Amino acid sequence: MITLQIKRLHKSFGSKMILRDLSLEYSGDPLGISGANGSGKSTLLKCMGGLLSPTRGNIVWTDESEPLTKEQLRHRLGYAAPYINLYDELSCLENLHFLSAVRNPQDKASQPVEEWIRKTGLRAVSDQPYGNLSTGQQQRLRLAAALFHQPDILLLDEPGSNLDEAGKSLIIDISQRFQDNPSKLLIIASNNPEELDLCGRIFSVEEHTFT
Ligand SMILES: Nc1ncnc2c1ncn2[C@@H]1O[C@H](COP(=O)(O)OP(=O)(O)OP(=O)(O)O)[C@@H](O)[C@H]1O
Repeated sequence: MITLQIKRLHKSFGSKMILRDLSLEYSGDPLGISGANGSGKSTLLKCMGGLLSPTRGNIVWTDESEPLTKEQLRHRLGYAAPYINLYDELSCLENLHFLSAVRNPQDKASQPVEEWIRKTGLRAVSDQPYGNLSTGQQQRLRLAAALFHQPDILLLDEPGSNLDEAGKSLIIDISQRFQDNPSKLLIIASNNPEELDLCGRIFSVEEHTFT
């Protein structure tokens, strides 16, 4: 079972403190991170995913009580967010093939990237450059890029943004898969109630409380 432990996390940008003395321990059902615009949801997710270093405090991911190293976390983590971009000039398929080549050989669980192009409904545009896709299609490819290596930990920041109904069903499907698999953990940062409804528990980044 994957567990996230955050102890006394502080995160500042210059003199601006965004996260102050935040602690939590969590494993189990998908976890939602809620909070108003600018409250620090993305900052918290970036710290969880190793994109940002805490100013103070620490974040430890464990599997069956064994702490994951940075390298293990990199291989077992998927992360999709509006600020994680792919290569504009590469096609959908080329982007995924590139990521697959960078990730292998450690990621034995990786599924063929073509399968993820199909699952995310991008077959018709698979040869189009990422930069030429619509914002919703780009979001679908970001999801495919976060998922093809079958991560045990999945961090999604506002996953439904710009997605149509079929795209939103994809998010529901993804959350269901994580819900059904106790050895995996999904965390969704969002202020969209529909997305937070997909989560078993919700952590307020403002109140530091679970509901
Ligand atoms: N690199 C940075 N440098 C300076 N300030 C930053 C940086 N990144 C984020 N911030 C500030 O931190 C605060 C929290 O931003 P963050 O993106 O984490 O909020 P959020 O809760 O995800 O917001 P939203 O709901 O609008 O996406 C904001 O005031 C933002 O301006």
